[in-house]
Amino acid sequence: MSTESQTILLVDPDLDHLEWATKRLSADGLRILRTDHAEKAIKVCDTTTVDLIIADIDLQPFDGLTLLTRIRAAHPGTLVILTAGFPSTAQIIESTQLGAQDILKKESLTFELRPVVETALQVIEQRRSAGESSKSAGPSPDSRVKIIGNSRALQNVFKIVGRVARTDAPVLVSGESGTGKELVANAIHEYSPRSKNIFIAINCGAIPENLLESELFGHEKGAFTGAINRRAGLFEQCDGGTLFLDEIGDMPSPVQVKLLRVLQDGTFSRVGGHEPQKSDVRIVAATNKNLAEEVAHERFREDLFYRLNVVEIHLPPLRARAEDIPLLAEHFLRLTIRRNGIPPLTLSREALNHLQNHRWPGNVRELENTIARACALASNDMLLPDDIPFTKTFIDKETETRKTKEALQHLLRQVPEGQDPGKWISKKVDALQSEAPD
Ligand SMILES: Nc1ncnc2c1ncn2[C@@H]1O[C@H](COP(=O)(O)OP(=O)(O)OP(=O)(O)O)[C@@H](O)[C@H]1O
Repeated sequence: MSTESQTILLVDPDLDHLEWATKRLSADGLRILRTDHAEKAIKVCDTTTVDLIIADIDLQPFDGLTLLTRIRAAHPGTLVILTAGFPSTAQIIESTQLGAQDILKKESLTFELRPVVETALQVIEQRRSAGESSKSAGPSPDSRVKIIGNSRALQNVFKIVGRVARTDAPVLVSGESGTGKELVANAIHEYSPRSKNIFIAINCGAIPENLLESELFGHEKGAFTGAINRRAGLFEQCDGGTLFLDEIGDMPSPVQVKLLRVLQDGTFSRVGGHEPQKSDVRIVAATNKNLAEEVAHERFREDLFYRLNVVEIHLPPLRARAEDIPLLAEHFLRLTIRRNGIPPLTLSREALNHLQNHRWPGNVRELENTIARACALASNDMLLPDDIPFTKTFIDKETETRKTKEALQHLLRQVPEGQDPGKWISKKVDALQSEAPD
C-alpha cells in the first residue's frame, strides 16, 4: 500500500470491530484514529487532516449518511467508505449519490477491507500529486473549483487567477468553446474577497437583443408591454458579487453602451427609468471570438474592449495542450463512476494514446462527454480505444472554415475570363440546385 502520511479515521459503535480494523490496517503503517461517535468524528476532522473515513452506517447521535453529508460539505477532500450489516438498496443508492467512495457489507470486510482501502488511498495519492503539481506553479484553484491541468499554459492561467482574484479589475477570458472559460471565471470569484457573495453567469449570445438589456439592468413598471412590475436586473441582484458575461462578442451595441457606463462610473438606469442606480459588481467577460478583430470590423466598441480587457486570460485549445489530456480523462472517469455509481473502470495505455491523438474540436467539454459515453457503453473494466468512439457532434470550426475557403478558391479559379465572378458563381449554384434530386 502507498501509505506515506495518510490518516484513516474509523468510526464504529462496536469497539471489538474498531480493535480488529485497527490491527488489520496498522500493519500497513497507516495512521489510524478511531471513535465510536459521529459527532466526535466531525470534531476530529475539524482539527486534523483525515484522508479517509471508514464509518458504520448505524451511528449515534446521527447516522453514517448524515456524517457523510457533513464531511462532504466541510471536508470535500476526505473520502468516506460506509459499512453496514446488510446495506439496503436505498442506502447503497443514497450513499453513492451523496458521494461515498464505497459501501461495504460488514461480513465481507475480512477480504474486502484492505483492497478497498488501497484503491481509496490511490485516489487520494493521485489527487495529491495533481494538486501539488499545480501548487508548485503558484496559487492553484484546485481546492475550490476543480480546474485540472498540468500544462505550462494552464499553470500560467492558475497564476494569473491567483493574482487577479484579489483585485476588482475586469477580466476578459478568451478561448474556443469548451476550453473552460466559465470554470476560470468561477475560480476568479471563488478566490476573491467576493466569494461569500453571488456569482451569476449570463450568456449574452443566447438572449434575444430586446430582452438582454432588461435582463442585465432591470426595468421599471410599464417600460414595455408586459412589464407589469418593476424588476431588478442582474447588476442589482449581483451587488457585491461577480457577474460573468459569456459570449460578450455577441452583445448588441445599445447594451454595449450601457455596460461601458457601468464600467466607467458604476452607474446604470433600468429600462424605462431615469434614476441612476449603483451596484458593486465585478465583471468577468468571455469570448470565443477574436474581440480585437470584432473591434477592427466595428462590430464591437473599441472603448468597451479596452475597459474589459484590463487583464486577459487566454485558454489554449485542448489540442495545443495534449499533456493535460491524461489528467483530465482520469478526472472525468472518476467523476462519472462516482456520479453514476458504476463499478470502477480504468483507461488502458492505448486508450490514453487514442485520446491524446484526437483533435478535440469541442475541447474539454467534448472530452468530458466522450468519457461519460465510454463509461456508459463499457463492457469491460479496462477501456480500450474501441470503447471510446468520437462523435461528429463537435464540429471542427477550423476544418470547416478551411474547407469552405478551399471550395471558394476552387470555384473562383474556374470563373471564365471577363465574367463577373459573383454572377457566374450564382448561376453555377442555380444549375447545381436544379440538377439535385428532390
Ligand atoms: N481544466 C478543466 N478541468 C476540469 N474540467 C474542465 C476544465 N476545462 C473545462 N472543464 C469542463 O468542461 C466543460 C466546459 O467548460 P466551460 O463551460 O467552462 O467552457 P467554456 O469555454 O466556458 O465553454 P463555452 O464557450 O461553450 O461557454 C465544463 O463541464 C467544465 O467543468
